[in-house]
Amino acid sequence: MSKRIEVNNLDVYYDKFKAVEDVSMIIEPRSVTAFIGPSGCGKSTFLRTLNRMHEVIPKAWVDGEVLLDGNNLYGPGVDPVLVRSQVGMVFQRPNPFPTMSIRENVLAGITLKNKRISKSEADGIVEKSLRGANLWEEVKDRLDLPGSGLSGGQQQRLCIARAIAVQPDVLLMDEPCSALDPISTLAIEDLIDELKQDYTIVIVTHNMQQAGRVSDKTAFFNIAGTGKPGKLIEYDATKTIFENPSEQATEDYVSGRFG
Ligand SMILES: Nc1ncnc2c1ncn2[C@@H]1O[C@H](COP(=O)(O)OP(=O)(O)OP(=O)(O)O)[C@@H](O)[C@H]1O
Repeated sequence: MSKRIEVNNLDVYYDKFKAVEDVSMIIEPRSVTAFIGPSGCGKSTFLRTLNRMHEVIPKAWVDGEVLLDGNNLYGPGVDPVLVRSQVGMVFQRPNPFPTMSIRENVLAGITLKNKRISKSEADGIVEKSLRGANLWEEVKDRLDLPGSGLSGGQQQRLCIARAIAVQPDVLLMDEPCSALDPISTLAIEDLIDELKQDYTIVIVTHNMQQAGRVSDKTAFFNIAGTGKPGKLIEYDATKTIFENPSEQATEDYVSGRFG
């Protein structure tokens, strides 16, 4: 549970287009790291390379290394499906499987892996995951109703429950609150704060107040112009990035002067 991520000289391409250039960074376990930067600078692209999710996009490829507790995710013979169960992902729009019940949604990652489990084991996983996602009390009496019947914020917490049910080491979140109202957003932010006891968390956010509230460290990415690759400009403690950054571009961005 909760592993260290080390990225060494990572470039990300869509066919011949280099979208992200030469990123190196270390993300410590049991911490929250926020990725911020203007639209198109490659935050989501880079995030997806941390669990090989970019490989579902035709012609997307990487050059470089991503190590999880020292093991290269891109090493020969490493199974991307296994990588994605160690490094879970929560997306911008809550995406519970619409035809599945709340219970089936939580168990979806486990049943996809063809893992046979007993009814009582499944019940335990469902309760533990929903409790972990702060959703249990709200849904415990309707586990067999469709997940799509929940509110947006509840659906996002259901997706978090689904992600943690497979006991990952890392949770990647790509703008997990952008489709949510302020109350649901705060519920997810509180949850992120609790989850960091057990997981390494990386979150892409456009909301600087959110980065300030939830993250221990912040990475600022930027792009020099259209067609140019995104780059990691500065990576430091969140307080330093917001109050005393080293780079002028970071200061301009966090103070709202561009982006
Ligand atoms: N599937 C794709 N195929 C080709 N190019 C892509 C694809 N997805 C993203 N890109 C390009 O890669 C670059 C980085 O995009 P990305 O979505 O990672 O940026 P971002 O910083 O997450 O932006 P935003 O904040 O708007 O979500 C952009 O030039 C984008 O057009």
